[in-house]
Amino acid sequence: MADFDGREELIQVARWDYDGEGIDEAMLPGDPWTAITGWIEAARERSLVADDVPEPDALSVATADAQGQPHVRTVLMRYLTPHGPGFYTNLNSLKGRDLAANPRIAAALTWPPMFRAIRFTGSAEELARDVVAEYFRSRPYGSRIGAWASAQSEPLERRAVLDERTEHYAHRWPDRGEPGDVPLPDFWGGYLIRCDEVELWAGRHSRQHDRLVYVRTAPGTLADHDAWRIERRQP
Ligand SMILES: Cc1cc2nc3c(=O)[nH]c(=O)nc-3n(C[C@H](O)[C@H](O)[C@H](O)COP(=O)(O)O)c2cc1C
Repeated sequence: MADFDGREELIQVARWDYDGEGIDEAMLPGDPWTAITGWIEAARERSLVADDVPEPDALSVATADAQGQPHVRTVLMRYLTPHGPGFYTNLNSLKGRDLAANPRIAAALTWPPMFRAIRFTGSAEELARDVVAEYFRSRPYGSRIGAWASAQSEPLERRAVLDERTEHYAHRWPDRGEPGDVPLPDFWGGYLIRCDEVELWAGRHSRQHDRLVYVRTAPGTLADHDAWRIERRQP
């Protein structure tokens, strides 16, 4: 137990009642793919018309190192197929090193104004190099140079060192306005989350939320009806 007087430490917060629509089992598809893509589309659409979901693809990703120390950070979900959600990053980063030692991973998309969240639990697998290369070529020039300049997660003595490294690589590979003007670094790639569980969480009144979890029962993709059973969990 933490050694403090809880009464003094209580944070005074505005309390919202979550009055989302909830989830009706009868309406829930038998495969997680149809369910999650419906919610993700709804969040992306909302981001276009309202200012309360500015980054619908922000994905919180938890990894743990060989000693079990967890690390969590936010990335962008820039890969989504029936094989799973995924993201791109520096393979030598802290998350990359965690995943090399321990491929177990968890991730969540959270849209508080919609009273909705999706949780993914499973194992990470590196995305194929051709998939990574195609995505890398689609990135803006500055981001492609930035991938070279940053030894992500390593200590940085001063900001100026990063600026110098950026300048160095920009000089080496000038912006010719072509997707291939900056080569793909070997240390840059992506991860696919092969899911064992996919949870849809919907906030309801008085904290009586709906939680419907697709639990894997057999090999198959997220779109495979026969690979999943649905379990309701207590809020
Ligand atoms: C909204 C948002 C999106 C981000 N997207 C990415 C991303 O797609 N890939 C990435 O490597 N880092 C991304 N970052 C930075 C990460 O949160 C993190 O700082 C970085 O990946 C290093 O994490 P690590 O040291 O735990 O490996 C993003 C941060 C935010 C707040």
